[in-house]
Amino acid sequence: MKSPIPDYLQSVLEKARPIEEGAPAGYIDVLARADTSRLAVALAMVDGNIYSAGDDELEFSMQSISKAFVYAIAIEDAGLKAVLDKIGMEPSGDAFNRLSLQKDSNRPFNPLINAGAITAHSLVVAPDATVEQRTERILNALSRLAERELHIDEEVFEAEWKDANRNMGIGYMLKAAGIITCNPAEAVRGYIRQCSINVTVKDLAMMASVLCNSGVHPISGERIMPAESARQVLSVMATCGMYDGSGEWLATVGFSAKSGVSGAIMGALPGQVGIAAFSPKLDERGNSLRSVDICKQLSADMGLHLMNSSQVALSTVQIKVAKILAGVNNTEPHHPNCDREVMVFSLRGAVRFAGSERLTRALERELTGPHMDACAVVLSFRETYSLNDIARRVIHEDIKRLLEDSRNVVAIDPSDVLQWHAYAKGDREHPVIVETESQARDHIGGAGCRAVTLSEGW
Ligand SMILES: NC(=O)CC[C@H](N)C(=O)O
Repeated sequence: MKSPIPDYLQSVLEKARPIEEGAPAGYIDVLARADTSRLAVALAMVDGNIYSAGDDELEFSMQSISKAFVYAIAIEDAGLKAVLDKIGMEPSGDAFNRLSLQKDSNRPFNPLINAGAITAHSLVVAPDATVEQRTERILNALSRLAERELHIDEEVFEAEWKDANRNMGIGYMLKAAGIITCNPAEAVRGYIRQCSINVTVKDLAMMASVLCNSGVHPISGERIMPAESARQVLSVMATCGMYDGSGEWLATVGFSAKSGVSGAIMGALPGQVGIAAFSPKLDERGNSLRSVDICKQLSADMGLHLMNSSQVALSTVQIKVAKILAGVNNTEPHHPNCDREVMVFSLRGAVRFAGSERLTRALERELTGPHMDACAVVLSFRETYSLNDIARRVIHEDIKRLLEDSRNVVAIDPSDVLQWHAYAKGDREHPVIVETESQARDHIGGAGCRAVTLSEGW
């Protein structure tokens, strides 16, 4: 079978192609001369699979998209606290190249406008590092993300550097405010070099997928940045990544994104997919019109809005009531009066707080109400893909309370998602942990017993 996804991406491009408004960035002459017919899109899944369409081999400079990753590098090199002391996390509501600082703290509003990005750049390696050291550090880190050696487009760099008055103005403002301590012209030169690193849409989608995969590279399996840094970057991208269009972007498109004046947009939907789109013509805010349209289409067609409520929590708990037929094994006759009721609670999927709360509520409801006299409580984690920390804590507490109530608790946990013994070492009481349903039945009813379910099969 041929996957429909590349065909779908091609149709997305064809819908965006007729958009002819806007103009390429005028203030960097190489970008001003860009071929405006160019158009590309790529998706990188968090398991490393990449789809792309259009001019997917075309290289362009990252421009402001580099800011997102250099922020992560600054956090690694200087520490989150030092970075937050110098750079805020609030949307500025202003153009990206505005000479602006927050009133109370004198910090740039966020790391994704130029003032914050130049500051983040100055924190890479060490405050006294040279432009060359910082550039090398950034190129190496970005190359690891892209899984290939990236290069600076010297022509783009020269074009921006020869007329960098506004960014120089920002650099001197930062120096005067005590935010950067190095030579402002050097910080700006390094920042412009970082903006001139060339990538393709496939590179960008893959780089975004690392952020979506909480900092672990989907292909190499290497941890590129701590999960906290990936979350920090995605958060500021969500609130500040599209400059003064960020609020509308989050409400309409709904995934974290960062745009650059070369015409690219990098998007990221945590846990799912990294996205990149490219076409050079920009709106007045500096966002590519066709790339915006591509992201809007992808979000609407594929349900990529971060704020879409997932239905997962609703279907996580399944409750079954089973009867253990007492005395039924190969030899003994059945004694109906001795049949015992067992409550089986199965938990499905990747369970987080909401799923564990549903289990807790179901346990409380069933065991204080209609099935109060159940002789055993079976918790089945056979179809549980994972428990996050909070879900595990809640369920451990549920089990402790069931044991305190003198309940017979059996957990079917073949892949050890509960990690009972790792977490409950000091406890006096433990549930019986088994791997299969028949082991659970044998434990409750005696070897060879049978169970009939009053609800669905067990
Ligand atoms: N929005 C952008 O992509 C801006 C990056 C560009 N290098 C600048 O500083 O002006």
